[in-house]
Amino acid sequence: MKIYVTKDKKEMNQKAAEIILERIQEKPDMTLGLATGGTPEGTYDDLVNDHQQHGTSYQNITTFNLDEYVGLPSDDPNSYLSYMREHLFNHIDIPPEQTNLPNGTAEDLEAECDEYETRIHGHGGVDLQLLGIGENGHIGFNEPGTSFGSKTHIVELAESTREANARFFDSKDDVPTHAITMGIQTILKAKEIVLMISGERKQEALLRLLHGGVSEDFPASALKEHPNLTVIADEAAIENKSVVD
Ligand SMILES: O=P(O)(O)OC[C@H]1O[C@](O)(CO)[C@@H](O)[C@@H]1O
Repeated sequence: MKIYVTKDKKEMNQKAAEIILERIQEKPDMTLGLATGGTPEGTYDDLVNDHQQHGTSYQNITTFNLDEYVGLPSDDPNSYLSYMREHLFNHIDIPPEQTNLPNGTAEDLEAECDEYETRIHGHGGVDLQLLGIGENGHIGFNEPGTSFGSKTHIVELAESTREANARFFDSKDDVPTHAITMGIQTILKAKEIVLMISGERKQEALLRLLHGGVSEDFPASALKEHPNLTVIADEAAIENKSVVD
């Protein structure tokens, strides 16, 4: 596990963007696993600025997103597809058919999960998976108690997760109760993982990730066994210096 500590969220996002751009240089047809939420927004801004200023091409890049809410029309402003269009896809030259998210309005959600999982691995898997982390240690929408062997599946969102995400909705009642998410095994199959952790609210999660055991009640602990994990944490996420020593 490599750990970078940055002075603030901006620097954390820049570091993650730097790593992604290095990988795109090395492999212009790479497959990127993408996350949503507040944490990666700055990284997507940096990738867009780099594309506009330096012309990094996404023509041969493929993306797979971690998760999508169930029941939100894809054009709903709070769908993760809308988030990705707003923060990244509409501002770079990636062909839309090379971007992939689970379809949260599929007739048969179970079949959708199986198809998404097959599509990821049929494509050759994810080269670099970008991740955030929930306060309760969830990764994607894999809540505490999710099996480390889980594949893409439907989850019922924990109340704490719905509360944390309510800030993006008009009211908490508008937050969907279920989502489709890559499973923990799906995530662990990525060749490389970059996990960003920012802010005081994530101090407990960072502490537990670095110093806690590996247990299914803390989904992010599954990452400790990954051979190529980079954690980028800003100082606000670090309770005190000893956390990262
Ligand atoms: O980056 P945020 O907004 O703190 O969200 C943390 C995590 O929670 C989720 O948004 C799921 O609720 C994940 O996609 C994200 O990595």
